Amino acid sequence: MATKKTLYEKIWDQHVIVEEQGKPSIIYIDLHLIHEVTSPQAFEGLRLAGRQVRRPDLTFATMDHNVPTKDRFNITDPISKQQIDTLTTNCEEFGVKLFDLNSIDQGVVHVMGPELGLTHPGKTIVCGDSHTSTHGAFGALAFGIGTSEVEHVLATQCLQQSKSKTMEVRITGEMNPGITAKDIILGVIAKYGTDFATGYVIEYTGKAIRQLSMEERMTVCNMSIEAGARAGLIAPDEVTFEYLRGREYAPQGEAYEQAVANWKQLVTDEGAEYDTVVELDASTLIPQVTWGTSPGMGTDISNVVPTPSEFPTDNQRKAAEKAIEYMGLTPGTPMTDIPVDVVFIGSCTNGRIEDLRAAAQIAKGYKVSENVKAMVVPGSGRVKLQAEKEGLDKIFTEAGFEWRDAGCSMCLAMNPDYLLPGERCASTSNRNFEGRQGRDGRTHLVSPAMAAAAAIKGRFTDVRDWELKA
Ligand SMILES: CC(C)[C@H](C(=O)O)[C@@H](O)C(=O)O
Ligand code: SF4
Repeated sequence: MATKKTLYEKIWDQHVIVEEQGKPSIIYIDLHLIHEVTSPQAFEGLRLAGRQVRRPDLTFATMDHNVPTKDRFNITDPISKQQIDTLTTNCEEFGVKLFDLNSIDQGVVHVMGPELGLTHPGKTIVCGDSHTSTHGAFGALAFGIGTSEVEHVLATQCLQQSKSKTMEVRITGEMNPGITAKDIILGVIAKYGTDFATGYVIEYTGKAIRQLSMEERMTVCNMSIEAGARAGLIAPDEVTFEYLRGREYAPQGEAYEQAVANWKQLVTDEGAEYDTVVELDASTLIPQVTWGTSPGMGTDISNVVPTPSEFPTDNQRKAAEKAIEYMGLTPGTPMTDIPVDVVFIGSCTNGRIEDLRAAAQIAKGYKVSENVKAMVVPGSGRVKLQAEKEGLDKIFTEAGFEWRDAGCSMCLAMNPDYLLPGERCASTSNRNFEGRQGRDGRTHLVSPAMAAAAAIKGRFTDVRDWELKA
């Protein structure tokens, strides 16, 4: 009988070109996504070596990090402008398809790829960006690479890579109303820490995962990297196949049916063993909010800011003390008493249409607190268009949210959207490190519904108690 394999091992085996004991392997890359921040030196390297892009047909580019989301063609920062212009020139020169600021498909690279149907089960996908793990939601082996690796993939369509260990993150039970995919992943990281998956590729399994939509699965896989994992995977199923059906770059007609038949093989075999297994019961989850400066420093909305002395290890006590000081919080304060100045709804974690629908549902008929500056930034031009078709933009603007263009925006302070020193933000993004959203800015990670509710109340609030207006 054939050996039983995990999903990761199956994809790995299908892509290994050279495998030698004690050395990294060489694997084939099916899809290479590119953005303006990590590609300029890679293209420059090709140019200096007189090389071409090996497979321009497997390479797709967009601009996201530096794009202003208000007045997008007016890029005043010289470095941002240079990165954007350089990407345009490089894509022209090397024949790479670019979704630029004139394209409806421009957007955060990890929103764009799946939306266009470029992301398929079983593919190996790389991008010079850590949140490439997002694409694992389709059962693709997707991970971030560095700029020199971007150059290597451009030149050869291959990558040196060591095989990872496998970890099953089993999400049992069912989520209660008001709980979202963001709460699952924040809950996992709060429980197990930001490095429990270092050296592993995670496969998320269990009933709660099976019940998620594709967009929710992307939210979970997106933050795998915040648990230290190389990548996160979810085995494809009918939800995946339905999502991909008819998308521009998905196989069409007969080829689609054939692809689905192949994709159905992409599951972990019954009896295959993971190197490690961890579990979380989704039915125990409560809306999550981070209080500190790492995604693992999170807690239930019904809880209080922790007291550092209560942490078990010296390192944790010190880290908590430092984080609480940076965040300007006081131990014992109920999370629902923390006021916010800014609300950011967007990013590759939560900038898709379902996220905007969830936020709009909360915001409908309410007004943003007068002390809060709130913005909604669609993950892509297509998300924006769809939201406008559904009238979500009206709900947001009537409530007092700003309605922006697609880009990374306030997820990271690389464009005109950033926090001022001391400002406190409820953010649907994935990182809350010191200075992440602006120097001395304070970030609390939450779900889109929780962010919208915070915008209206002017402080964190439990969405489970929210009164929806028709
Ligand atoms: C700028 C880019 C390289 C970076 C990443 O790799 O993740 C960014 O997207 C981020 O989220 O911090
Ligand atoms: S939205 Fe944020 S996390 Fe995602 S790619 Fe952009 S900067 Fe990185």
